[in-house]
Amino acid sequence: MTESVKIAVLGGGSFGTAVANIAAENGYQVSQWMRSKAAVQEIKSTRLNSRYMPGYQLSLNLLPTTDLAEAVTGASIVFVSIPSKSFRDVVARIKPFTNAEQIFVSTTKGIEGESFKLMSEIIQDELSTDNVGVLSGPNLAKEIAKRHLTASVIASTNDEHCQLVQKVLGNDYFRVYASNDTYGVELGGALKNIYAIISGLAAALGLGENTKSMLITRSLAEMSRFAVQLGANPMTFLGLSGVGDLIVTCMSPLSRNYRVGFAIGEGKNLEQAVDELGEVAEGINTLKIIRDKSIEMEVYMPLVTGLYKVLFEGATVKEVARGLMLGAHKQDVEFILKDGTQ
Ligand SMILES: NC(=O)C1=CN([C@@H]2O[C@H](COP(=O)(O)OP(=O)(O)OC[C@H]3O[C@@H](n4cnc5c(N)ncnc54)[C@H](OP(=O)(O)O)[C@@H]3O)[C@@H](O)[C@H]2O)C=CC1
Ligand SMILES: O=C(CO)COP(=O)(O)O
Repeated sequence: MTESVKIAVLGGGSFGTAVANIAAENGYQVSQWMRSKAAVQEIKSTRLNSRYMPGYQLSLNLLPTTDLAEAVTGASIVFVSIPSKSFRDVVARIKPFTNAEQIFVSTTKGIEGESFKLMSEIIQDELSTDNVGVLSGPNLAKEIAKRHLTASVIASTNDEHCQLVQKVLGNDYFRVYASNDTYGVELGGALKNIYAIISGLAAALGLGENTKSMLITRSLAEMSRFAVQLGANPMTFLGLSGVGDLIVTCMSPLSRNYRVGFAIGEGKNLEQAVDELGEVAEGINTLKIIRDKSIEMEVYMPLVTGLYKVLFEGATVKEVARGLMLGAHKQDVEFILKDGTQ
């Protein structure tokens, strides 16, 4: 066992399990909290989490539990991998078991609707702590399970906290970079899910590689433009948690958001597409939130607006695509300008 550092992971889904197992394989004692007793039992007896990560053999250092107090008490780092809709609820419940030295790291790529808060801000609200970080990047859980070489970003304003997370998670297949732009890293992770839905839709419609490339590049322009208006550093969007995550999520059928878009492109309605998935696709909720926010902030986001029209207002992809292609002529790379309106 590596030192006596204890790690906690909240969430028994795909990414929570991937993060928990990386740290466990690195020799740390990892307490993974999940609400399903059956899943805890399965991991204890077979070392598998077959619903979310079939075939992924889990380290003996990973200790699953349904007891929040047991998971959180005494952990040096608490990773939170709970979908955004339930994130605040779960974080509020751990408060009695926390202490002032603990570091809390969100891995969740979503936004809270009514408050427009990111998950690290929810942790700050609920736990009254500044020991907060964000882990984000091109990190498909099922590829991590196969030990495909992967890189991620730990973002925090505290360099020592970044270094600790780099040490706990870094190994020969998982490399962790550090960033001080917590807001930009976290916002990028949430925004790219919207564009993955669009890319999945385009793929199902048989659109070509030129189209995919145009969509990804214009998505990067759009998400950077929005984030800069909110105070994020545009350079962050050229890193792993920005363009890196955008590329993987827009290109891979392993992405749940891409799969939702693909199913819609095949003619299914949104409800069918989400039901079939059986896992979280944060992009649907994020789309509604960002569409409203872009109107409020008067930020030009034609891809967000177009997808919203297709999913919620009955527009056809053809109509929306025609509008995008025939819009006023624009400059190419002015997307990071604060007043850019392309
Ligand atoms: N999967 C991936 O490749 C990556 C995912 N992420 C992000 O990580 C976050 C979590 O995703 P992921 O693990 O993949 O999601 P999954 O859909 O795979 O799993 C969600 C997990 O959260 C649990 N959960 C949901 N609601 C609650 C609740 N109210 N209380 C307790 N547990 C709850 C589920 O439990 P139950 O099974 O009991 O319903 C399940 O264990 C998302 O924001 C995602 O964007 C980030 C990087 C990569
Ligand atoms: O964030 C991810 C990869 O970095 C996973 O994306 P999905 O939630 O679309 O599966």
